[in-house]
Amino acid sequence: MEDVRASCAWVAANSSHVTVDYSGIEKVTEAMKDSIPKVEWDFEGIHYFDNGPLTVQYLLVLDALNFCFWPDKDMDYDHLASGLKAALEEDKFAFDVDRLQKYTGPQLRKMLNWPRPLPLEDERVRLLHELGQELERSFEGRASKLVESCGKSAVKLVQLMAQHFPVTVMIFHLTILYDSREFGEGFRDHTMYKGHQIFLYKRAQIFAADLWGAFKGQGYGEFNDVGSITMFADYIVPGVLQQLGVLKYSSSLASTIEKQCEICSGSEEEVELRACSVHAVEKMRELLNKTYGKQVLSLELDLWLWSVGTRCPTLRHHRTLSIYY
Ligand SMILES: Nc1nc2c(c(CN[C@H]3C=C[C@H](O)[C@@H]3O)cn2[C@@H]2O[C@H](COP(=O)(O)O)[C@@H](O)[C@H]2O)c(=O)[nH]1
Repeated sequence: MEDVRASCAWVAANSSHVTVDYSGIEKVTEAMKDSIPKVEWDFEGIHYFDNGPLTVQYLLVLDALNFCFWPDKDMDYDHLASGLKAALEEDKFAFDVDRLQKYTGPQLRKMLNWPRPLPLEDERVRLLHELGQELERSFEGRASKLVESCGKSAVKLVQLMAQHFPVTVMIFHLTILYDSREFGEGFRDHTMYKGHQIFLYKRAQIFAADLWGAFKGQGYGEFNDVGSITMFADYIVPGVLQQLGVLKYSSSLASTIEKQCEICSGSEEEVELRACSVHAVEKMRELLNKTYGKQVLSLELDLWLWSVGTRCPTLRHHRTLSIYY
């Protein structure tokens, strides 16, 4: 995740539309110094948990689909988490890899008990198929095997996920030996910005954090380097950071968000919103540690900020059609 930290710091230093306001960070951390808000993982009580490998399978399916809810004003993350939980409680084979590879849009809708097409439904279906295919090919069909092969390192887990999803398929021809083809981008959440490659890895990192939270840092959730995980660059936390005065937007960006106009995936504005959020949370964490001697993880700050955002009905967030968040 050093690539995430370094590339997001580069964006913050070269940004045109979003500024990280260090005096805002000082104010927020000063207010937090005596008691850093702790938010329990699953504070909503919506996730499946049985303390075993099926929970790992559930979390991986969840995070494969954990993006872009806003196009349907009635849908949010809770529907996905609780819908998948209900599906698994009804049928414990629902996330077996052969099933994952066959789901259709209408079946996924039915599983989530959603009356109309899901936002980016085709992408969700494609990513589920990809997940099933690669789990079958490389991990004996089990997400727990993927986690076991990371040797208690969250960094390694994120690397493995970026390496394996999307699937690289070797296509054999009679005339040439083989041709290697990749489909989609899966968990490879990175982009180009002003000629630099920027890494964010939101869904892969959130999977590691979900394991850590669900298993309380034990068993499948034990990572020796959990502090390497950065915040998860989504569309809620940037809005919260802006409300707190930690991020400042240019007037044109502020008005685009206020008017709820869409922002293109990969545009300077979009990359800056995400990368400056990562950088700002890193600075908050550093300041809490250096100035006030408080040890806190970026993922803990993230969960607090995210829970604030989801409880704020007036929060205006940026709107980007994206499979990454
Ligand atoms: N930064 C950050 N972003 C997060 C989460 C989570 C859920 N984490 C769970 C893990 C344990 C907890 O108990 C949480 O339940 C979802 N998201 C993102 O939010 C957006 C959806 O928002 P809305 O449309 O309002 O539901 C979408 O981009 C989604 O990917 C998080 O923790 N941090």
